[in-house]
Amino acid sequence: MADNISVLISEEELDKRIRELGAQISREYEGKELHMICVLKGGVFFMVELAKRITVPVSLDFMAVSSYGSGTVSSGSIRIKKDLDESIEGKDVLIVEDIIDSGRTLSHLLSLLRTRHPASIELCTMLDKPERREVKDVHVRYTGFVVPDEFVVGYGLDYDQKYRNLPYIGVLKE
Ligand SMILES: O=P(O)(O)OC[C@H]1O[C@H](OP(=O)(O)OP(=O)(O)O)[C@H](O)[C@@H]1O
Ligand SMILES: Nc1nc2[nH]cnc2c(=O)[nH]1
Repeated sequence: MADNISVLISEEELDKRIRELGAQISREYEGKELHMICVLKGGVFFMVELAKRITVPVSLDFMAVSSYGSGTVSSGSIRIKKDLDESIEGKDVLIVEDIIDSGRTLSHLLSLLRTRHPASIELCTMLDKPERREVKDVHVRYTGFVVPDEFVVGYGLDYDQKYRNLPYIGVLKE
């Protein structure tokens, strides 16, 4: 384990919760196909593990949106760095994120993707930091864990591009 990091959510807890979410999503989308959209880069680790636990047919696409740069506080501005490869028209879409903080990223993404006429669109986030929410119109259907207002790293989440590969969620020690 990295010396400067304290564990907030262990690998075992993450694994258990992702299995539960996978089972729930599989039940709720029974008889349908699910089009999962991962928000890069942080969402990749969670999306891969979650997709493995879903039993309905799944297709995947990726989108890159920038909001933070190298700092730890939202700049409030969002830019699409990579758009989807495929149309989402008529598809049951699940947006998969690593974390919702201010909610600006997802609010912006949702309004954009709704204009493309998916059959349905829902959100799944590994972590939710509700204390920091600035945007009220983001309804999250599936949440892994609610976390306190601390800057977390690991399992896809970075600090200046580092720590994404930690298999647990941790908090940087001062
Ligand atoms: O709710 P918000 O305040 O908008 O914050 C959430 C967003 O911030 C992080 O992305 P980041 O911009 O750090 O990109 P990354 O996944 O490539 O690290 C995270 O992956 C979300 O996309
Ligand atoms: N790594 C990381 N990225 C974030 N983006 C929004 N909140 C966070 C956080 O707590 N950690």
